[in-house]
Amino acid sequence: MESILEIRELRVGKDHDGHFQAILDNVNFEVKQGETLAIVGESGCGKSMTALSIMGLLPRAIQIASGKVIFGGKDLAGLSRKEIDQVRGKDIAMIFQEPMTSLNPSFTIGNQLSEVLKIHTALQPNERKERVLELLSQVGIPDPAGKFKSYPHELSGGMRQRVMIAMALACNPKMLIADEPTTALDVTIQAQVLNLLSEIQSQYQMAVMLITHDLGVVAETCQRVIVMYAGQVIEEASVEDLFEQPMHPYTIGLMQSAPRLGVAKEKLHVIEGTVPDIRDMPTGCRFHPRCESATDLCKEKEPQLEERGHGRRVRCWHTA
Ligand SMILES: Nc1ncnc2c1ncn2[C@@H]1O[C@H](COP(=O)(O)OP(=O)(O)OP(=O)(O)O)[C@@H](O)[C@H]1O
Repeated sequence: MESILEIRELRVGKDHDGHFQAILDNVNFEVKQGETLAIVGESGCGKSMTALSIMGLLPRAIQIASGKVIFGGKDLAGLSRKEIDQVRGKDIAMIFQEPMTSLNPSFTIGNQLSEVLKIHTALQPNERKERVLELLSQVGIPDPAGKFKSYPHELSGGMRQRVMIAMALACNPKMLIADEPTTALDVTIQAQVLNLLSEIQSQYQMAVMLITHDLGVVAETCQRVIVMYAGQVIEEASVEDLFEQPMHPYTIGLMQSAPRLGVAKEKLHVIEGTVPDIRDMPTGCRFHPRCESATDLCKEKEPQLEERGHGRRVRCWHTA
């Protein structure tokens, strides 16, 4: 399958007293056309920063120091803010964990959706209204005409996330980035929103990059997985391979700390310690202070992300 997005040697970070502190360190991966790719890892591993780098939405103090973000043959990392504005929202759209941070509380739902269409399409006002109603019904919002006139706070969290998905779909993007889109929702609503994303993904033949810490969500909705740790990709595999045989000790730890369906009240494994701070990265393998299999080599020398066949890559000295 052809790739739609290629991230090459991406280094992102900030300046601290004249020293560069890397938040993302040589991140490499691709998203293939029409697939759902999961990015997983504990909080602080760099998942959101990866997404924000692609979208050109990094916080002010944080910059892309080197590397490429190639989308549709263009390097987005080299575009001006104005140029990236044309890609963002049109060719690549993003939805966030908390829809209220992206929706403006003072404008109606209809108004905000129409505005996206006004910016990115040549539709006339009456055509825009029709398209907004069509989008609202497509994402399963009952009574689209009524909701058109509603303000964000008048909707439930699940409905607001549906509005965000409608907004993301407004311009038929080629790729959707969803950053923990269901974390803030009740479990039953989570499942509905995930089902909606899957339906839309196959209907629109879009690529989806799903950022999540929930391995259950990965197993149900994704085809491939990128595991991140401390700003690096440490494992990449198909969902089947990863669940059948996780290779990196960190991935194994993540699997063991995920609750399993039907196994009541089992004692969950905990990966001791925490993700290192960017100001204090361990030498050698970044995971070694938390790894039960670490040896002197792991403390001294940094492993590279190496091909292991069958589209799999692992960054570990001790997995063959
Ligand atoms: N605005 C910011 N300014 C400086 N550093 C930041 C900022 N936001 C995040 N970071 C740092 O960047 C690193 C990666 O954070 P990021 O938000 O990408 O992690 P994440 O894996 O998405 O975590 P989460 O699941 O909590 O969103 C962390 O070390 C964090 O401290």
